Amino acid sequence: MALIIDKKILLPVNTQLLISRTHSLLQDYLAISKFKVVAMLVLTAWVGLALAPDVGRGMAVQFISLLGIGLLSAAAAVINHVVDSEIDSKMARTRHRPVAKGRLSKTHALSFAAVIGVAGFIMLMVWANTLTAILTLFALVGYAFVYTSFLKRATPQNIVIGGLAGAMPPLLGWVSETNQMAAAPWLLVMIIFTWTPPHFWALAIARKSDYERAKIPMLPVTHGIDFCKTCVVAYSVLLAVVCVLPYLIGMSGLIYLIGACVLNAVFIYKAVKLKIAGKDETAMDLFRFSIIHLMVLFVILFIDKWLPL
Ligand code: HEM
Ligand SMILES: CC(C)=CCC/C(C)=C/CC/C(C)=C/COP(=O)(O)OP(=O)(O)O
Repeated sequence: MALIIDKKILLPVNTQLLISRTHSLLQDYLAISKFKVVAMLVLTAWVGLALAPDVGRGMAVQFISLLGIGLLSAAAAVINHVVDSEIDSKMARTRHRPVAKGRLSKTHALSFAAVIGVAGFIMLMVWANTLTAILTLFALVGYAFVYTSFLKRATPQNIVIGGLAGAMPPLLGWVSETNQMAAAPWLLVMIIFTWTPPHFWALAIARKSDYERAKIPMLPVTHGIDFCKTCVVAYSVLLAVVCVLPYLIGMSGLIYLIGACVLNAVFIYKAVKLKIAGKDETAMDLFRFSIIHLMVLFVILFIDKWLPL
């Protein structure tokens, strides 16, 4: 029975223990699902869906389609935690992860991935269409198996090739509406595809010793930090060019163009600053900004659709 002292509810010790265990278990499951990354993937899928031609599907069905894409992305992230548990336990950034630490067994994690993955796939089959379900499954296999089990350990171009899986959500959102491929959503895929290398290499520069210890051939480890910084600058410039394409083909208007130019100017400035000044903190600053950049860019794409100039 609960006691009330000084307006505070005092629960029995057993109940308090149960609540705190449930809380940390929930946190562990959210962590292995890469909850924040998945939230961003769903945002980009939502914008792809919103920019697609209106086919009169209801909001509930659209919500379930996005949920399906989110659940399959989370399943991919959980499989990544299982496959990478040994690597994760060698790196300072990742060694406290639930599977690497042994707080969650691989069997539990894989069962969780299976449940949410199957649920997501069924949602897409029933409430979106088969094309979206199959494409999302390809993205899951691309990230969880091709990138994680093979590319990551094989080549410094790992994240360039593997980045395609994480770049797919705008196309998935669009196809969930139209049941058809189109050129326009591929431009949004290209934006994320070009954004991924500077996003990740900025972090890899700051965490080079981690990757060295885990013997993962990330670009700063195989080709040195200076070359990697040059690649970051080159990709930032390429990203700025790719970001103009939605305006040039008439998919987006002036609001988008201005927003994209400002965001990319800051991106290039921070990349050049990293190349010249080059402290770990400058690299982490670019990594954190890359996340804000992509989030704001996609929000602006959405605003531009409803407020065309
Ligand atoms: C192969 C492609 C990618 C690689 C290698 C990569 C790598 C990483 C890494 C290593 C982190 C740090 C995680 C941590 O601190 O534990 C991270 C964070 C993040 N990434 Fe990526 N990323 C990729 C693609 C993407 C994509 C496509 C998105 C979204 C569209 C994304 C969104 C984020 C976000 C939002 C965070 C911050 C997460 C947090 O604060 O917990 N990433 N990424
Ligand atoms: C269905 C679908 C759209 C799937 C895509 C799923 C997904 C979660 C993509 C994000 C890519 C990502 C966070 C890579 C980092 O992996 P890492 O192993 O290099 O980083 P880590 O060391 O932090 O685990």
